[in-house]
Amino acid sequence: MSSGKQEMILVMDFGGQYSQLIARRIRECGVYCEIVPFSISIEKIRQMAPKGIIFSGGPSSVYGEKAPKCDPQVFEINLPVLGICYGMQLTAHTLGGKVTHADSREYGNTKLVVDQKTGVFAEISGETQVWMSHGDYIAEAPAGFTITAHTNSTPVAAMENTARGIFGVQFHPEVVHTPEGMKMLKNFLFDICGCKGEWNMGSFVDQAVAKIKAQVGDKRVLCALSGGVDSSVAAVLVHRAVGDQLTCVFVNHGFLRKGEAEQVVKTFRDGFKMNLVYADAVDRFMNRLNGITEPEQKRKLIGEEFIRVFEAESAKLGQIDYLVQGTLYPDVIESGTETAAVIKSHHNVGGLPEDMKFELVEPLRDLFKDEVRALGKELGLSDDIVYRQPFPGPGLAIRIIGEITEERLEILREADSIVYQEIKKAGLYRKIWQSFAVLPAMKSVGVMGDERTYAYTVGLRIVESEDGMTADWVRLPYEVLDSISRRIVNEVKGVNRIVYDITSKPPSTIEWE
Ligand SMILES: Nc1ncnc2c1ncn2[C@@H]1O[C@H](COP(=O)(O)OP(=O)(O)OP(=O)(O)O)[C@@H](O)[C@H]1O
Ligand SMILES: O=c1[nH]c(=O)c2[nH+]cn([C@@H]3O[C@H](COP(=O)(O)O)[C@@H](O)[C@H]3O)c2[nH]1
Ligand SMILES: NC(=O)CC[C@H](N)C(=O)O
Ligand SMILES: [Mg+2]
Repeated sequence: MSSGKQEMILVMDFGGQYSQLIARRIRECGVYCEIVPFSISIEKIRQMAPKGIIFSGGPSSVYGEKAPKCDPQVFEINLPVLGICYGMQLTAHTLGGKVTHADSREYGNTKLVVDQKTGVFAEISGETQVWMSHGDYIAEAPAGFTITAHTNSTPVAAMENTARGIFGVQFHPEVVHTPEGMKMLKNFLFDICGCKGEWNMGSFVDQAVAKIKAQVGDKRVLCALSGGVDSSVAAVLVHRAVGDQLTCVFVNHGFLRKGEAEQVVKTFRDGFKMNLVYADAVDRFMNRLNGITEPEQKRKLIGEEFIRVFEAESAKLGQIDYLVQGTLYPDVIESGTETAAVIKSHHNVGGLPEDMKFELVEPLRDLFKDEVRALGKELGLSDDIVYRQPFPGPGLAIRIIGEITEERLEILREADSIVYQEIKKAGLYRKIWQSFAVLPAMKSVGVMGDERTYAYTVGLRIVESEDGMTADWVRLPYEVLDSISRRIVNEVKGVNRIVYDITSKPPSTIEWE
């Protein structure tokens, strides 16, 4: 994506949980950023011509046998380097310092004492809170380095060699729990690397369009369009790049919300004037999921069935080789990577069948939801689309615990529609990340009109979040909870009890399956 001319920072990935978060913070500072594997060659770095390099954290220990190590020449090419956590330990190890295992791990909020307010610490408080997550520590900094900060248990919590432009911090400046972290990153970007910070979403559009053109040339492209934020933004971006070579396919798998199919078709066919195919696959999906109760199996079957529908539509259109998806970074990391664990297989990543022939076009794969929303605004999408709450591709199928039946779908669809209406009415829709109903598919006893009932329980899941990676339940006003509860029990036949989910993510997840 790099043009070579614009200012850019490289994040070298050593397998850290927060590598993307580092990249995202840098973009927030107005500097373009790319993540590259730690094994990148010096020649490739020279070609990319970054203004500086950041080493991410990582689960390994530098003295371990299989520890990921970059080419040590990286310290000799006159580029500023900032090592974070493992990245700093590797810097110390490579340049002759000493890294050893600590007796006690340092984890979470920690008080940092800044010994020298230079380099990344320019204008930082003398004592500042930072987020730590390490079991190794630097016992001796390499020759030529100054120790710039320490904590109670870490003697070298930060170090620098200003003459060589090499800096290291043991803590994580990229997480929100390090309140002055952004200031430190800015010090590195602007004062040390000399960046100007002129990158913005407009520049992202230009780069993404160029990249899509280079990937697909004059070939035709299919876009998996759900009408949600991500695929809408992806579709508009690809449309900008290749115009009428693009055909969007919207799949009705039968697990959509009330009125959703009609609304998506209306918005995109009439409003956007895009080629849109409406694929009615309700029977296919219902047949495929008949009797399936295990959540990962549901997700994988749905992921596969989506691709089969796209293949069938592509064949009708005369064979298309490229498939656009609105995949975001959290979909990728939660589906599991070489270094990260599988949390759940998102249908569009971990749920893809192995024999899929499409080449994927995923322009949003490195971004987080709020960045995609900013991009959507940049592309001129309406607020109705940009601020739509996320809706998972597998839809209501993963909000019915256990077997999916017509009856359960109908109950959930009606209940969910009431949640939507009441949240809208209370003026809360946009303030909330997601608000929806789930059907745990358990029944309990009630009494209605002096008669015994034995009917379903509906769960309410209403959460706030910045990027879907972590979330907390919303302290909804009692009156709103009350009207949702009353309306569902009164209006949806087969329900006699409402419960409110009051767990955060982690330890729960947002969806129930
Ligand atoms: N019903 C559908 N028809 C076609 N493609 C779909 C459908 N549902 C999901 N997809 C594809 O799967 C991708 C991932 O779904 P996901 O729900 O994460 O994104 P989205 O629907 O675009 O945005 P949002 O997160 O706001 O709902 C979508 O970007 C889209 O490419
Ligand atoms: O397109 C999707 N395909 C999926 O398989 C999927 N699973 C979860 N989600 C959405 O991702 C966010 C995080 O959800 P969880 O906390 O349940 O993992 C929430 O916003 C979820 O709605 C999905 N989206
Ligand atoms: N978060 C990290 O980068 C950890 C680095 C190293 N594995 C340690 O435990 O010290
Ligand atoms: Mg969606």
